[in-house]
Amino acid sequence: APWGYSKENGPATWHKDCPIANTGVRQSPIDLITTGQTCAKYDSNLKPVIVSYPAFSEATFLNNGHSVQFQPSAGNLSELSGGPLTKKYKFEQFHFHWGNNDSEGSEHRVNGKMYPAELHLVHWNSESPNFSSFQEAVGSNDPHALCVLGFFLKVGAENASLKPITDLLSKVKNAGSSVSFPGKFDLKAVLPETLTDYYTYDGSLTTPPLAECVKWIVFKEPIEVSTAQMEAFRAVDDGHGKPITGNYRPPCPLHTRTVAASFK
Ligand SMILES: NS(=O)(=O)c1nc2c(F)c(F)c(F)c(F)c2s1
Ligand SMILES: [Zn+2]
Repeated sequence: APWGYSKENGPATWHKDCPIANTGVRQSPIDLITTGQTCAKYDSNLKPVIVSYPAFSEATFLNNGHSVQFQPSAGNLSELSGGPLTKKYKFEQFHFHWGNNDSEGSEHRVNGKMYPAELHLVHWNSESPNFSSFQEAVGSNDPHALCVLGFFLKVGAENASLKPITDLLSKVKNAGSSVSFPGKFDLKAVLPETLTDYYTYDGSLTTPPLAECVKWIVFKEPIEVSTAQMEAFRAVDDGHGKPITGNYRPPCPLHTRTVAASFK
């Protein structure tokens, strides 16, 4: 049976098809601890993250049964650089993880605290000699083939920039359904202006194949969305006639990894 988030096919069962789930030493997500022994360490060399996201004009919005994902057509020129990165990365897709109530849903945690949801912006290293597409990057075994930007969502004011996305959720209620995104979408407007305060560490994809090829950058400042916008995620179906309930993986052991923080 394909993997999912229910008792029968959830994170505790993924090791059966994906042994790295239990044997990997750089798995994601993790609990971002800010005080004590294994806490995130301030690194003054960490620069602001730089994104160049021209408004997308052509994209597909898909419910794949375990998340909803926004994927622009191949021609998109959106790029990422700066922060802890030494190369330029190309934007691939963004998607979300959420819970069935406001006290759970994010994949990363901060001192054990979960946010109601987490937005992932997925990118791949476009300057590597070893691969020239996202799929090749995922399979490359390169420790930084991918870079995923994580943003926590918290409940507050309605997020006008994300409204075009949350308004579309009802159109992809059924698993496997997709719509072509109408008009332009300005992802830059969704993000905080300054991308200076973040945690960064070496990790993995948080869903099978759980490849350990991701440079993670998780921003400190959450993005606000309204209760109605959060509820819209909870009405998306998983393909078995039930809403996707809590499509988040629990935190994984840090092992010998350290987490760097770009802020004090
Ligand atoms: N949640 S995540 O770590 O950002 C993340 N996982 C995956 C994944 F497993 C895939 F197979 C894939 F094609 C992705 F684009 C992502 S993106
Ligand atoms: Zn994700």
